[in-house]
Amino acid sequence: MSDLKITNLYKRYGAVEILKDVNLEIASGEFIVFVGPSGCGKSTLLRCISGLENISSGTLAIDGRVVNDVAPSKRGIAMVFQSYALYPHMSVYDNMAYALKLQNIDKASLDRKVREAAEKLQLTKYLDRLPKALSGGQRQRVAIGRAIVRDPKVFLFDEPLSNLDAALRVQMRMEIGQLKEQLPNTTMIYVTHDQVEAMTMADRIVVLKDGVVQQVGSPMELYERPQSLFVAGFIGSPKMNFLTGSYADAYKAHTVGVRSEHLDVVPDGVWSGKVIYSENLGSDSYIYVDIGSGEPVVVRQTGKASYHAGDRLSFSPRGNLFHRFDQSGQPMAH
Ligand SMILES: Nc1ncnc2c1ncn2[C@@H]1O[C@H](COP(=O)(O)OP(=O)(O)OP(=O)(O)O)[C@@H](O)[C@H]1O
Repeated sequence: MSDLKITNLYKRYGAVEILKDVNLEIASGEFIVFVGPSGCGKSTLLRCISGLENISSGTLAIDGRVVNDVAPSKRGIAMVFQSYALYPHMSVYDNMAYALKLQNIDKASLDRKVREAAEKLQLTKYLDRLPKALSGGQRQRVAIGRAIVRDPKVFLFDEPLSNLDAALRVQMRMEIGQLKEQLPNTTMIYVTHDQVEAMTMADRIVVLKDGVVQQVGSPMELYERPQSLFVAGFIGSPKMNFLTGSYADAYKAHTVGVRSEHLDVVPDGVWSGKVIYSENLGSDSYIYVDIGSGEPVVVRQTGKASYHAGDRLSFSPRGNLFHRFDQSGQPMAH
């Protein structure tokens, strides 16, 4: 059981500020996801937590103890990287046992720990293989196994799935979800730029932009109550539609945001335009409508698209399922 407290954390490289006044409390056993666009500082924040990077100012406390000057290996943290970083000449078993061997742990306990972890990760039948004889997903599981055997208090993942193909990503997402259930006391921090991973795995999401925390909340809080235009546009796929100028007049807002799934095609809708493109995804479809406001508005339809390029369409937000933002991108009350 381990909680983390980050207070007024700054990270600078020379004169460049990468992380700016980060404040965050992470409870024991929580699964936290850091998301944000490329270069926003997610990995840097994770590396500061791990100790691989030093903190320029501010503090990081684990279980109430400030660990700024504690070596990475003494923080009770294990990290899993995007590149699996396995030892190529060692078997799966030896890869997983390596850190324990360095700890002079007795042979029977070492064997038990490795086998337990292998069982959890469905790797038992591969224990004698070399990494090169494994699939990408299996290698990633070994990398996770290597971290599990050390009984870390905090588990850090840096984009662990980004080298895997789409199907495997979905499977590994589920497996990491199961791992979280199996290790309810282990605090997990996971970095991704994939907001689907963030939405599906996190207890709470931390959204970063330019080294500044934008919002922290449960996936549904961020989805339903984004505190800025940036978070509204970042969370959710496809991206939230934003309408400004005369298109937002009916709502007395600078910008109106509506998700594609909250737009209903109706005879006399608030907005109307010409369909420029429709995409069939099987379970639903996305209709791209040019209403003359710049970017096309995306309307989701359940099932197969029944509107096609050239059709005229008018639509409105469903009930109060829209967001109003003022000129500075801050949300306005309904
Ligand atoms: N050693 C370094 N020296 C100088 N700048 C660095 C260093 N490491 C990272 N940066 C810069 O810090 C910023 C944040 O990098 P970081 O890797 O944390 O971003 P990220 O959010 O994880 O991005 P991505 O999703 O692309 O991995 C980037 O602008 C990067 O160029």
